[in-house]
Amino acid sequence: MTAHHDLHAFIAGLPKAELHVHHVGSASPRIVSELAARHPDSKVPSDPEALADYFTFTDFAHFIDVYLSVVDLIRTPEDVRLLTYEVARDMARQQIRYAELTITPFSSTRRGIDEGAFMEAIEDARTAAEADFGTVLRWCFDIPGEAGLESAEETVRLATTDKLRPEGLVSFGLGGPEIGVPRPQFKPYFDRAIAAGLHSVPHAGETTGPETVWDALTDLRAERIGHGTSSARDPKLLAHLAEHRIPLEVCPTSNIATRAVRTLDEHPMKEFVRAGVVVTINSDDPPMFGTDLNNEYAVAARLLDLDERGLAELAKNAVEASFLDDTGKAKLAADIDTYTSAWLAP
Ligand SMILES: Nc1ncnc2c1ncn2[C@@H]1O[C@H](CCC(=O)c2cccc(C(=O)O)c2)[C@@H](O)[C@H]1O
Ligand SMILES: [Zn+2]
Repeated sequence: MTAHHDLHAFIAGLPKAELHVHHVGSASPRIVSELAARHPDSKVPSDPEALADYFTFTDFAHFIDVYLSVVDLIRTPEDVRLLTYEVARDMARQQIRYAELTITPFSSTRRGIDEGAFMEAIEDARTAAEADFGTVLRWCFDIPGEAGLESAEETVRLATTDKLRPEGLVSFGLGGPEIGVPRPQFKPYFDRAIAAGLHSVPHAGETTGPETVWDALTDLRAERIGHGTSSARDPKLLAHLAEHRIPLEVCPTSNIATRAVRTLDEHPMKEFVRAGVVVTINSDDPPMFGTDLNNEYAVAARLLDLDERGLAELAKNAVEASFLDDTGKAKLAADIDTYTSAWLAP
């Protein structure tokens, strides 16, 4: 057996936390087929081979188009429940013990799903998934920025209205295209979400420059940055992220698939680590990008030249950067250490 093969096996069994992964973007071919069979008028192919083709993107805008066609497959609270529960099953198979799943409730409520039934569906799936698979789910509700301030108002309302706000909700985000969608306009909505006790985790610097990351820090009071890829072009920003221990949610394969970065070898994660920035590894929209979290850790191992201990440290970065409580963090970090020591024992 080669050392390379060993590292893959190590990753597969390593207990992990995932901080940046989208709800709809996690629908595997298996789940998409099931939803497409329920709604045969959809333009999304249900055959897994045709799906691989369908999930090949010319640029970020094309990716968003395809993404929204999968959003169109989710039409009833039962679709929402199925998607969420089955995503947790796929996570558990990869030893993902904890995940903060980014959900865009606006996309579902504007398509006519009842808001209360939507919340009930995700919460029902969350508790069932924890009981059946042992994977703990938490939610990040994100504003689809390109859909305008109406979507921001709706998202913050759903996130902060007592009767609606789901128990698993921990954070508030902002996604979609960044070009032509300046971050500062979302400040009042983030202020309200933060005042209601939610953590701020916007996407920034995925498809625009480092100034967007500064905006996310200054105006949206970001505690972690989704992607933050272009931070590499601004040494002052890297120093700021390192000093204030603002983690980056790095999603390497996503950046290639959406053509935000040209090749994996040009991915700046090494610069982030060198600058002392806390790096976490994530999968973003795994089946759409032909990846999963285990593969993202394998990519990171190659680009950062990590062995088992290095990978365990990376996994613990995600635990530390998560919104788990201290007891949950300590338990998951200890599980990572126990697993790693047992693996490396002679
Ligand atoms: N890599 C990514 N980088 C950024 N975002 C990503 C990524 N992957 C997935 N997303 C998700 O895509 C959504 C975008 C949805 C959107 O733009 C839109 C625009 C107009 C109308 C509607 C609608 O629903 O009617 C939706 C984001 O909110 C985010 O959750
Ligand atoms: Zn994302």
